[in-house]
Amino acid sequence: MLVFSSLSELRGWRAQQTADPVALVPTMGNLHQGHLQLVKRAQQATSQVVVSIFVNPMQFAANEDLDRYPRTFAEDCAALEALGVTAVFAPTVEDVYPRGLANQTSVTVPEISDILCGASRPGHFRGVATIVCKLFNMVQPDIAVFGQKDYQQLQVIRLMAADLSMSVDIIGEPTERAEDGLALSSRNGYLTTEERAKAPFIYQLLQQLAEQLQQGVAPAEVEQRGLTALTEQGFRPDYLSVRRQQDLQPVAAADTKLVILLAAYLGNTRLIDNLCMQR
Ligand SMILES: Nc1ncnc2c1ncn2[C@@H]1O[C@H](COP(=O)(O)OP(=O)(O)OP(=O)(O)O)[C@@H](O)[C@H]1O
Ligand SMILES: CC(C)(CO)[C@@H](O)C(=O)[O-]
Ligand code: BAL
Repeated sequence: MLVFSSLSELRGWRAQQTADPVALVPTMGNLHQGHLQLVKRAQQATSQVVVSIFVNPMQFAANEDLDRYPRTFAEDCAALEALGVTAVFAPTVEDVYPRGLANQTSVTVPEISDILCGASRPGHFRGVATIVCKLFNMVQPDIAVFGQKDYQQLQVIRLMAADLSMSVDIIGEPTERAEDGLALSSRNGYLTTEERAKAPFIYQLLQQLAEQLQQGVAPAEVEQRGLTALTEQGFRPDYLSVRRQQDLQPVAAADTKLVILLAAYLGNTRLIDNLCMQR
């Protein structure tokens, strides 16, 4: 497995890849089975798979967990090597943002970036869109794979790619879950034993709410019930919302493809999850 820690090394390799398509799986490291599932999906599409590992400071607000975000580079490389990944790209912050962040040119995907997670994490999706755009420019992938666990992020990236006429095929992979239903996430590692035991309630709730939507309960009522249930179970909900899958706008009567999205704190840890359903 090749390991590139600078852009020039990556570019030298990329220039030689003219035969097979190149797939990119962007990550922030601390890899779990969810990430590895994305890698396997990429490997189904092509033999040339690059995994990027970069904890992107531009998508973290000042009060967030940039400094304590788990960094496990050696273990990540071992897991990727075992899967037969072609290359890891792990640039430094200086390589990615040589002029610093204050005057960085950025990519904003309007409207969708300001709702749901974007409302409570101002600037987050500008940071995500900018780094993903930069990674696309650096790696020049034909295919890029992202997880549906970060559903809003996936839609932001799809819109960015379409709006800016990027020639990258964006693939969304279903959420990988622990046996008890909790969506795998690097931030699950922040949970205490007690919190970890409570966390699977999120997915149970999403399933119950999807059933209620199917039975004809109105989205606003479902949202209210969900928020109440989360609070009763000791979570601090940030939002719980029923939206249309395509653009995450509020549900109109004719919409059939819906997604229930939520973010909630358990202690100090902010967890997100979602469930797509058809009514
Ligand atoms: N459980 C999962 N199933 C499928 N894809 C996932 C899962 N968790 C993360 N991903 C995807 O992996 C990619 C990299 O995500 P990231 O490195 O932020 O991992 P994470 O576990 O989501 O971390 P965090 O706790 O910061 O949200 C993203 O496309 C994300 O959607
Ligand atoms: C897509 C991403 C790697 C961009 O930093 C990040 O937001 C993530 O890990 O989901
Ligand atoms: N998995 C999304 C990246 C973030 O929360 O910053």
